[in-house]
Amino acid sequence: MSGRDVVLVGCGRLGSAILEGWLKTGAVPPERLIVLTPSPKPASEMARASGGRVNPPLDQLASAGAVVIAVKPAIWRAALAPLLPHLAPDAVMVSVMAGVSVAATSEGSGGRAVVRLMPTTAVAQARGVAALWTDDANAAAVGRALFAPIADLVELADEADLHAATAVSGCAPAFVQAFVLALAEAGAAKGLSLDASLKLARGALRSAAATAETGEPLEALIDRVASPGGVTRAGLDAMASGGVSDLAAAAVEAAIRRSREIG
Ligand SMILES: NC(=O)C1=CN([C@@H]2O[C@H](COP(=O)(O)OP(=O)(O)OC[C@H]3O[C@@H](n4cnc5c(N)ncnc54)[C@H](OP(=O)(O)O)[C@@H]3O)[C@@H](O)[C@H]2O)C=CC1
Ligand SMILES: O=C(O)[C@@H]1CCC=N1
Repeated sequence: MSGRDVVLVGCGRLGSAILEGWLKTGAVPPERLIVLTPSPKPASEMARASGGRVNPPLDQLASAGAVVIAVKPAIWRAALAPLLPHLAPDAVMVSVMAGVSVAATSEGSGGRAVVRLMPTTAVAQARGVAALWTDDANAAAVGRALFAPIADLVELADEADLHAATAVSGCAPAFVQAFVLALAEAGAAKGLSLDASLKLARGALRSAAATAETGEPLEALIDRVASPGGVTRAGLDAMASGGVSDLAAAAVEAAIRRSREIG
């Protein structure tokens, strides 16, 4: 893939985040970037200003070594169809779509090799995490080259694991943020102004993320905050008896079910 162009199909929430990450890190030099987007987006305009091509004539796709599919699972076939006649037979399809299998993606892209990734939108800050699966060694190398600079990669042993990986990575920032919002609202219900409570809760989220980045086990991090017999332990016990594990399991189960339906 070295030296070949990279096509990004879709510049929505995740496509823009990927593009921002590449521009920030230089993982894909702007002059090698081709962005296909029905409407201009801040990230696509940033790519254009840096020398990337936005919606160029489709014959420019001939030199692409990779095509990142970042559109909704419901429309990917229609989005890809007009591009296929212009792509080299060895262009690797890089799918970040939830639910859509390698076999279906390959079948819908003229039998080309496919790698699937499930990233978080923190790829924009080059601090994402992404699960990766493929059955093709060259496609794996392409997926790593594009995403290792913007995310920690977790390579899965089995494609079926991508459903659970989607729940625990792609979706999970929203699950964590929903919990933090609920904490802030609970603080406000106990007399804090909502502004103050939100600021404290967001700071707690940032603090949790910063300590988690040390790589220490989560149990050790929890123990460092929770003094025996102290205030945190009382809250953690209330969370356990309120079913926090069941709640997490329900969120993961529902996300897996939806991911399977989409596929
Ligand atoms: N959001 C997330 O956190 C994550 C998303 N994903 C996956 O990423 C994919 C995109 O999701 P998300 O970014 O949230 O969705 P968005 O709806 O935000 O983005 C999809 C984009 O596709 C564009 N689009 C529509 N038709 C075409 C076309 N023919 N050619 C090029 N672009 C087109 C739309 O353009 P326009 O805006 O101009 O209509 C839109 O901006 C999904 O498959 C999802 O499963 C995976 C992990 C995380
Ligand atoms: O909600 C979704 O369908 C996508 C997939 C993972 C995160 N966002």
